[in-house]
Amino acid sequence: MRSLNDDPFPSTPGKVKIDRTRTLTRLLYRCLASTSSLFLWVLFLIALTASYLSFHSFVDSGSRFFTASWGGIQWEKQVRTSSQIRRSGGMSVLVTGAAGFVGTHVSLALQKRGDGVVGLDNFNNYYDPSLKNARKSLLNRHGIFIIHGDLNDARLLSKLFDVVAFTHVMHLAAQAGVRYAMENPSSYVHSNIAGLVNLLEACKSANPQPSIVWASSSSVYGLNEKVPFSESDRTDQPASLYAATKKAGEEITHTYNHIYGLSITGLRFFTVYGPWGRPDMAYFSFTRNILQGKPITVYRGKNGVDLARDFTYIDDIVKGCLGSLDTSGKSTGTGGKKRGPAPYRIFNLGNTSPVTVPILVGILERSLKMKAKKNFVDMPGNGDVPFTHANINLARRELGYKPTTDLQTGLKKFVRWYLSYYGYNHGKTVN
Ligand SMILES: O=C(O)[C@H]1O[C@H](OP(=O)(O)OP(=O)(O)OC[C@H]2O[C@@H](n3ccc(=O)[nH]c3=O)[C@H](O)[C@@H]2O)[C@H](O)[C@@H](O)[C@H]1O
Repeated sequence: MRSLNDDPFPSTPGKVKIDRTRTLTRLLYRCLASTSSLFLWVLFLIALTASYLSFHSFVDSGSRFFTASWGGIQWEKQVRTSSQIRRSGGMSVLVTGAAGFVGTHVSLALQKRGDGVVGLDNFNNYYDPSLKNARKSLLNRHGIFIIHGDLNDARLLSKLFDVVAFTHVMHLAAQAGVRYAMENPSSYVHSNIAGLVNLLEACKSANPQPSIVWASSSSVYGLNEKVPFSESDRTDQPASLYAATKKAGEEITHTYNHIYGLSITGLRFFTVYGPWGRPDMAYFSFTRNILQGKPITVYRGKNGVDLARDFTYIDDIVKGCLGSLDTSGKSTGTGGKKRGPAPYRIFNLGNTSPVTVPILVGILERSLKMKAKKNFVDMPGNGDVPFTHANINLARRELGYKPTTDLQTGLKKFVRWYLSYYGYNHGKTVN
């Protein structure tokens, strides 16, 4: 018996007599059979495509849950709780760079006086992330929630402003360090330019718009030689890419103030130091090396002149930051549109008494009761400036800023913290 699949046609046409009716029926039958199998195939393919697309969209929409630690009901609850204001007339502040040196201290001070604080930090590995994690644990212990995320994540920022009507943003997240800019220039563009613009975009669209206080830098004075440095001095001669990105930040924030009515305060920090500080900075790395018996490199300027910095203690900087938040005035825009002029301010936050690097080393030697092995070398042309010196009259007048900690007192506090955190034998090889 021939099966339905048997070919009714001979390979050589004309050799058999064709039963036309039967053949036509068979043809029709076969046609129907192949159409239905084709139909089944099409159905199968549609189902396959649909399931692929829905899986893809699930992975895509859920990707932030796989790759980032934000989102979800529990997360929103933590953000809201952390942002709650606990004093009358208080503020709810988004602190970027909250696991950084200045960010940690400012967050704690805000929380202590009853303001709501939510932290954001990308925990990058510019320096030992374990120090950032330790700072985070400290903040968590004080009830401050820290989000692990990047300034460049527009969806995260927009979500944050949906969840909380922040009154203020304290923007401290940045790629810091003057000399590292030659090694990794794009990280400065990523954080200090692109990240800043992304944050400002989120702030401009937020309703209500927050007031913004952010960290500029003394480095914007660059090759300026007029001392002490005043806010009105020229800042168009940066000596490093770091300085150039901070200067660009001042121009960019001005634009957002002008177009969208965002209240902006830029703070030019002068070489901030203290407990929980940054391991890449000289006072920190010198301490580590002295304790480990390793040599330190001390740069010298032209003709062997000592370099000097207006080193500023962290507690004084924190007071300047809080004073800036308290006096920032409101942003005026809504729905991304300016409704009137908003404050645009820039302040020096320094100590007004520069100290040379060899004197800094001497103070550390006395605090640690150990001698440093010093190598003096000419300052390499890598972005350093010979000295900094702040005129703080404006901050004193407008913010009530008044630094009270001299370098000797501040370094003693730093050394005490360093020894309690790392111990005396930190990094020493035990024989
Ligand atoms: O105010 C700022 O806006 C900047 O301050 C800080 O920069 P700086 O003032 O350059 O601090 P820091 O590196 O501690 O060097 C201090 C001194 O030690 C000298 N120095 C440094 C390293 C070394 O190995 N040897 C040395 O002599 C060095 O030549 C200098 O004279 C921040 O890092 C920066 O992020 C930014 O915030």
